[in-house]
Amino acid sequence: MRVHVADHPLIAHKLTILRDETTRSPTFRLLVDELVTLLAYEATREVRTTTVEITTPVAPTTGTHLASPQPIVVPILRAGLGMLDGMSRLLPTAEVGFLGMQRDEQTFEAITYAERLPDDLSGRQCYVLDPMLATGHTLIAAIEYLLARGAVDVTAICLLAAPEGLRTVEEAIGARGDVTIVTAAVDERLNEQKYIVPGLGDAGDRLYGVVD
Ligand SMILES: O=P(O)(O)OC[C@H]1O[C@H](OP(=O)(O)OP(=O)(O)O)[C@H](O)[C@@H]1O
Ligand SMILES: O=c1cc[nH]c(=O)[nH]1
Ligand SMILES: [Mg+2]
Repeated sequence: MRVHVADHPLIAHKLTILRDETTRSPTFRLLVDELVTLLAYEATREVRTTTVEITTPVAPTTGTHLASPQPIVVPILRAGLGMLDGMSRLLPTAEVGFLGMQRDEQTFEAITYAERLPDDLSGRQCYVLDPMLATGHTLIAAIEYLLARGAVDVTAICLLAAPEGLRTVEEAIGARGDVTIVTAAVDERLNEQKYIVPGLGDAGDRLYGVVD
């Protein structure tokens, strides 16, 4: 498993405003959208391409197109949905599949409550979107789901990751799949409620409001 921490002053600036508890939902959504586009630039470095022959107004030349089949982008509901527009802007021809997952706040296990993805992901590159990698249980469940359907490589784009969660994902997935995690920062630790410290709180609530 590879972990890439995107180290860029614009990412650090936007992330700091995102973390601030006084930042309200409209600004929070805008910043998530901007951050995912910056992270996606890094995360798609190894997207599969093919060469094509085209003619410019001046001369024939060889260029690059995304290879078929196109990658699949998988936002994990609810909070990952806030990252979809920013990702789609960069990869407008990618297919989109959905995984609805919620962390049980007593056991910290991931519960899958919805899925809408092609059954056969053989040979497909998958980009999972979820802003928070805390215990790692949600991401493990998502990666296992995609690998079981034949995905060849999975790149997860997270805004924040906890060191404990990264270790847990590494232990669970190991060499079973080609997995990359791209994140804007690896924070200090998890607290007793398994929230990322310093983190940004509950990403879903900050994007969309508190639900019971
Ligand atoms: O690494 P983990 O410990 O599994 O936690 C991370 C998960 O928790 C949050 O989702 P949440 O369960 O709050 O659902 P929501 O997006 O609907 O708010 C977050 O968006 C991740 O999916
Ligand atoms: O810090 C955390 C941990 C899990 N889910 C969140 O939204 N935030
Ligand atoms: Mg939540």
